[in-house]
Amino acid sequence: MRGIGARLKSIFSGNRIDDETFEDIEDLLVEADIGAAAAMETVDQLRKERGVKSREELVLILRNRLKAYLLEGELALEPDKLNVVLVLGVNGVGKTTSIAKMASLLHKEQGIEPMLAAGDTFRAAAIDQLMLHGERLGFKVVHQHPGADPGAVVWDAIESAQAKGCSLVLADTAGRMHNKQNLVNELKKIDGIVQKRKVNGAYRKVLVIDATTGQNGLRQAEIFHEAVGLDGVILTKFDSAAKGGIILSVCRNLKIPFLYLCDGESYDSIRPFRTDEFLDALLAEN
Ligand SMILES: Nc1nc2c(ncn2[C@@H]2O[C@H](COP(=O)(O)OP(=O)(O)OP(=O)(O)O)[C@@H](O)[C@H]2O)c(=O)[nH]1
Repeated sequence: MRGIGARLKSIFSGNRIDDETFEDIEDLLVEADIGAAAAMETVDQLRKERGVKSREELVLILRNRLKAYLLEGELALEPDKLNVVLVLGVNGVGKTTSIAKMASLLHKEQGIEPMLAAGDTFRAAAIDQLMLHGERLGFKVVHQHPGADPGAVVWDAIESAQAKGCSLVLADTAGRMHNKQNLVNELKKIDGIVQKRKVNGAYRKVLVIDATTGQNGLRQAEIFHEAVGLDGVILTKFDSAAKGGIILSVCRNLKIPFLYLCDGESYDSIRPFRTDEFLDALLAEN
């Protein structure tokens, strides 16, 4: 991702701060996907700042304003218990890849042997893809045939994890159905099944958003949050030209924390979301 710092610098050329400066900052923030409402709110706050003399001072105030929106979270799994993470998101955002990355990271950093559940039974290719990741990483994948009941797959995975003393089930889900209502109903059903199992560890519902989809990501988050209630978000394709302002938009509007940033296709291109690192990248002058 390329930061907005160079554009910010050019807005301030001459070091004069006037109405036009604020309008330009607002446009820049909207272009960076932070959303029109958040951009307007931020710039309104900037306008109220008295006695700002330099560009550096204004950028610092802007950074602090943006930081106030951001929420940084953890999966916070419970050790030695059975935890379930349901991974949600529309088609193609990078759900399956993110599951593999998370599995690999949690294994490396916390010694967890996750069990993967191929809950996207809507697409045969999604099952194959998860099985391939499982094979490459050496993790067991619970799966059924395409078209099988995803709730049954997740149920089996929990059962199998309990039997093997495994502490984490990472479950894939479908991102597309015949229509939105079908998808929402299906997700509610899977959620109900996990709730019914009453696992003794944490149960987290995590949404994957693709940075390149811009403000559409906020709409996706609203739909999934309303359907099952989200605990956190993973942003993928941060290696694209997208500025990732969608993070600010989702945090501000839905108060859901971001957990991870993904920036590539390899298993190790995932890292915990950190507000300062994100703001450094967003405001970078490169
Ligand atoms: N550059 C880049 N590509 C990514 C990233 N995450 C995923 N991808 C790619 O995005 C494409 C879609 O990823 P999938 O994991 O198949 O997405 P999905 O959400 O599971 O999609 P479906 O299986 O179609 O539902 C793949 O080509 C991934 O390699 C990322 O952080 N950066």
